[in-house]
Amino acid sequence: MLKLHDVTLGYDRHPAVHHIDGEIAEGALLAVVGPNGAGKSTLLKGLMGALKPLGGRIDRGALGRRDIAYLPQAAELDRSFPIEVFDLVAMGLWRRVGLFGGLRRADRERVAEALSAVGLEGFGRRAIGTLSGGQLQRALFARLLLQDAPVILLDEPFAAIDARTVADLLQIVARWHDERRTVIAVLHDMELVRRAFPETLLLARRPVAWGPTAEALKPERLLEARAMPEAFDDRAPLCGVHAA
Ligand SMILES: Nc1ncnc2c1ncn2[C@@H]1O[C@H](COP(=O)(O)OP(=O)(O)OP(=O)(O)O)[C@@H](O)[C@H]1O
Repeated sequence: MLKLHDVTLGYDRHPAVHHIDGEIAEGALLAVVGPNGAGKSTLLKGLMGALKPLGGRIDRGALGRRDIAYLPQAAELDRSFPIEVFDLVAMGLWRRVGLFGGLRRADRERVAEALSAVGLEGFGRRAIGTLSGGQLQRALFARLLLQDAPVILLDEPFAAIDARTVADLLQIVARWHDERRTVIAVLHDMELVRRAFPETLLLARRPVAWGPTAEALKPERLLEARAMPEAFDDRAPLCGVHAA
């Protein structure tokens, strides 16, 4: 469903991650793991179309931009923005309602149901800036529920979230998987990946392993990934294969 043909992604023409070749099948539940700076977030941005490949090609088949829902890293969100939880979650409906369309009663009910599904009943009128980190993450999952997208990209969805919230949100991920949605999540907790994600892509500026999780996370593979050079060198030469 999502096909990557020798994809290179980066910034200012410098590759951050390259030579990604492979397919993500419809209904896949894929973890993307690797050291800091490995290119995991960059890959998600490429998949959703926010970053154009420097080289290679991403084939999204019949998927349009609106078919791909995206949960950014918590740090990328402006929590000082004066918006209430209800309205944040209702934004998940924009695919159908349109940005300036009014919400009908049925829409309001759907927002309330989504809030209830993530355990946030009664939080609708709270400003997002007053939520705890875990509560905000629940609200963002409620928004994803309403987006109803066939492909869902999650960038570190469980970072700094307590065990109970992780368990609740993982249930939602499992439900999406049962519904044959494609879920791709950047994660750092290897235990959680082994437990809940059948497939893993181990990245270290390039794919080190991609396949069944037990295979991809073998100790020798993890060691290989750890050996990745840490610094992103702005003066590094352009990738040999794709330098134009
Ligand atoms: N907007 C940007 N402009 C320039 N370089 C960037 C930009 N965003 C990321 N990079 C660089 O690209 C490389 C890959 O970054 P990316 O955020 O994809 O890594 P990551 O694997 O998600 O890391 P982490 O686990 O720390 O979140 C890093 O060296 C980073 O400094």
